[in-house]
Amino acid sequence: MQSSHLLLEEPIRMVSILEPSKASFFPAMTKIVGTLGPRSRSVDVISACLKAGMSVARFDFSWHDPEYHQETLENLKAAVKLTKKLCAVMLDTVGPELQVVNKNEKVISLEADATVILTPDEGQEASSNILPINFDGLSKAVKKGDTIFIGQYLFTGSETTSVWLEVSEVQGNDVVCVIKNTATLTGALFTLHASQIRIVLPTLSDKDKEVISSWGVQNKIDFLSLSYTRHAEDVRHAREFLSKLGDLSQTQIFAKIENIEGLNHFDEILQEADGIILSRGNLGIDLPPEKVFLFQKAALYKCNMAGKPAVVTRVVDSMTDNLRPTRAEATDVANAVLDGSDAILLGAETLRGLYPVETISTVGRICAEAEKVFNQDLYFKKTVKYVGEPMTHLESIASSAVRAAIKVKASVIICFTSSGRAARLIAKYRPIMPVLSVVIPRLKTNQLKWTFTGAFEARQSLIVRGLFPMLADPRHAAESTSATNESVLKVALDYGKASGIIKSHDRVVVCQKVGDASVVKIIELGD
Ligand SMILES: Nc1ncnc2c1ncn2[C@@H]1O[C@H](COP(=O)(O)OP(=O)(O)O)[C@@H](O)[C@H]1O
Ligand SMILES: C=C(OP(=O)(O)O)C(=O)O
Ligand SMILES: [K+]
Ligand SMILES: [Mg+2]
Repeated sequence: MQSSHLLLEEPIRMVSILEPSKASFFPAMTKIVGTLGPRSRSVDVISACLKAGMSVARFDFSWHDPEYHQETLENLKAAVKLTKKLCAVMLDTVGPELQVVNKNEKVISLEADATVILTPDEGQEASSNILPINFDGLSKAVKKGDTIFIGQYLFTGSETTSVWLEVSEVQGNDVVCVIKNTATLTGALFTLHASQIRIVLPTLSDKDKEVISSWGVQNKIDFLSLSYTRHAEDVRHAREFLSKLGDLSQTQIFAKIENIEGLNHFDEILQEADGIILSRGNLGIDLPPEKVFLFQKAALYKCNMAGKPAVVTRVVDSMTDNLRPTRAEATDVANAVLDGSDAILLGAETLRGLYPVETISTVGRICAEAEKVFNQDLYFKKTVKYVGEPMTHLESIASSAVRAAIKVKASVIICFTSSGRAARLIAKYRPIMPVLSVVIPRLKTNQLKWTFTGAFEARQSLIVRGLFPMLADPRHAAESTSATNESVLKVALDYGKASGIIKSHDRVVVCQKVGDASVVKIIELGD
């Protein structure tokens, strides 16, 4: 794809760093999840977000009501039609999130060394002296000396917009705290974080269940972002819940790791989940700062080796109010890509930030640059070694397809799939060229009616690094002959050509089944 491949492990000529990068059709192989909200809900803005590279829209139910999100989603659908860019839908649960409720949105000034009471009595009005919270178990969970952190959704930890409290006394259901820093809280909702305590609340709250079975079912959500996943059991429970909701049995579950309890059970959670969200906002508060990078690297490695998509959050907070990220943030985005993340999740930046579209394109450009210096060769060897022998047939085919594509400098890999499994396995080996995953619909029945599969599988690849889905015409159903396969391949090639990723005389690697055999074909195109 790129002519001069730079590797960080080799000396780089400094001037080459400044060479402009070639424009490519795909903004980046790394995917961008955008949280939609007040600043990103018109058809115009969403269309611009899609064009800038957002491929998954996150609807965070910690904010607003289902009607509000439905309006936004209708606009997203219109934008998808308009731009012809696919976009998957992610429902993010509230989960066991502790919140300070400030119904009247009064500005709350908190002075260092003064005291403030946290009370479960939600009837009270929030003020400098008393903060009502949505949880009546706090007084039982904390003890004198514990620290509590309160900030607006997507707080930065900035000294003036978030506040540290120290528990000085428990009085019945109330918790009396000493304020550690002077701060001014503005807005309707603040997250409350008590370090390293166990919150006895279910991971899927009743409100979450209600929203999933109504809004989720109505909109056939592609992903459930399971906030505060703490145990593998949380994922199993959510899966069981989804399995009874018709189409949602196909919804993928992304476990959000946002506290130490989730970190401790990471391995088991990864086994159960379809993907992981490294929720660095909350986890970053629970962890000592010097440990955050290590969690990120260790977790991404495990996700990569398991072949499950990993999403990194909270990369460019400062872009909520600024057109340019800080140098630390810009470097952080690139490092997330080098560490192996599949996608970057934007929260406040797109939800209530001033520059949602610019944020997406800036992050996309940084990702694309980092991908160019990603040491694919080293990564490939590491992955093959980790998988060991004997490999499953499909994994062997997938890794061979990636190797062949690199050896012959193919411009794209085309992978036929129905379940999405083969395409995901190819992506696991992190090819440097895009993978066109041609999803062939399968006819299925639930006793009542016959329908085609494929739509979920196609959209779910929109969160996997390097995968670009194309849903084949249902007339090319999976139980097809090699003749129809040839015609689907032609459609895929035409699509690649029309979109500019395939040119005349390019080589293309194709992964498909011929008869009973899975094969890797290398084809060279004519004019
Ligand atoms: N409809 C199809 N036509 C041709 N080859 C296919 C088709 N579906 C899957 N394959 C190929 O079959 C192999 C198994 O892939 P996998 O994704 O596990 O298939 P499925 O989705 O049918 O379970 C891969 O080599 C894949 O490229
Ligand atoms: C994305 C995060 O969580 P939230 O759902 O609160 O935005 C986070 O904690 O990084
Ligand atoms: K949430
Ligand atoms: Mg969070």
